[in-house]
Amino acid sequence: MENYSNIRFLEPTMASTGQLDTNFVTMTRFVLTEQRKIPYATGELTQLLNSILTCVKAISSAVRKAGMAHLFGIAGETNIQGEEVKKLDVLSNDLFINMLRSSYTTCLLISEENETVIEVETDKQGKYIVCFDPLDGSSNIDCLVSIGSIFAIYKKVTEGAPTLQDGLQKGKNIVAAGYALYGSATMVVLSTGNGVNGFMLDPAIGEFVLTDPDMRIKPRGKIYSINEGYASLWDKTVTEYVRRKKYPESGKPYGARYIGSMVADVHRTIKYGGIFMYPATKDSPNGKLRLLYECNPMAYIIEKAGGLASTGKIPILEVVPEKIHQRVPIFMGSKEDVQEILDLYKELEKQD
Ligand SMILES: O=P(O)(O)OC[C@H]1O[C@](O)(COP(=O)(O)O)[C@@H](O)[C@@H]1O
Ligand SMILES: [Mg+2]
Ligand SMILES: [Mg+2]
Repeated sequence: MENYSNIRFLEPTMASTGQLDTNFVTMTRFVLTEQRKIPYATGELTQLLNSILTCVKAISSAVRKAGMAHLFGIAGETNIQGEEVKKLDVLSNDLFINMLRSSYTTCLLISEENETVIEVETDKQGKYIVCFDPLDGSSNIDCLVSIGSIFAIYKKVTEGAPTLQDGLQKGKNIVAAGYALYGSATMVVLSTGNGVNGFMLDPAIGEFVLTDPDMRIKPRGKIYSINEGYASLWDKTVTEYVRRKKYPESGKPYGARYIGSMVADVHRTIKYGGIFMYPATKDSPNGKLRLLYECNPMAYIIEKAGGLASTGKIPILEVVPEKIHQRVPIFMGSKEDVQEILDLYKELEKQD
């Protein structure tokens, strides 16, 4: 990694003196530097990531105004001016599709919001496939709780026109993945395979600036995160694991946190450590979260930050996708916390 130690990371433009820092690291600068290390790199990935950043900036701006839109007419309905207010998730999806299509770097797009794959027009095709959840945590929009966007980028593997096979690759083939979090600030967390880095949107200059270089997840945390409302539907391993977190034989119990936006729950897990779970339940044997555009990209980031991500049986990144909207159970976070539930699965299985 380039040595950025002489560069101030926080508040690039708004240093206490009010002076402009003239050497801050934008995400584009960072990615370009990374790309220069790869022989024969064409710059296409930088171009693709730049188009994703454009989407994120536009969504961030829409999210910040969503409270206002609410005053003038609930999203999806008609406002007092008689204009239709586009729902934030529809708007985010349109942005992703339009920006990625016109980036000349992609050939196939898979979105949570589209039933089938989207093939980019032949004259605009490039070598990348992007799987994305344009707006994650959409049930949190109206109450102004943090939401996000998630993406995973793959290279085309077949010759000629893109096929479904190009879109159904294992997570371990990911070339780059990341997420945007629209929280008290807007942040993009990205890995292009070599560590994980966080970039905060500086509204003063409209740029993503490196604020969290080389993010690492603690080996063990003190927080578990799961929707406890479904406790009666869990299997016995999850039930026993959560019981042990609440009533430990020694030491302090874990704290519980659950936002209900995967991006926000996983971001907290990366920053503070611990475990995030969305397990299988009696009525959803594969859990709720989707493999291609929720679990794989987040698992890739977690693993590149030194954590673990598993279905309970195999690593998320080893799951062979069979369909684009496939769901998988997920346990992800600090290595020791995730390993503990994986060991418990094995132990309780033996007893059966
Ligand atoms: O309400 P539940 O069942 O706990 O589900 C919460 C999960 O659902 C999701 O909101 C699904 O994402 P979408 O908003 O993209 O559909 C995740 O972000 C979150 O982890
Ligand atoms: Mg989602
Ligand atoms: Mg979504």
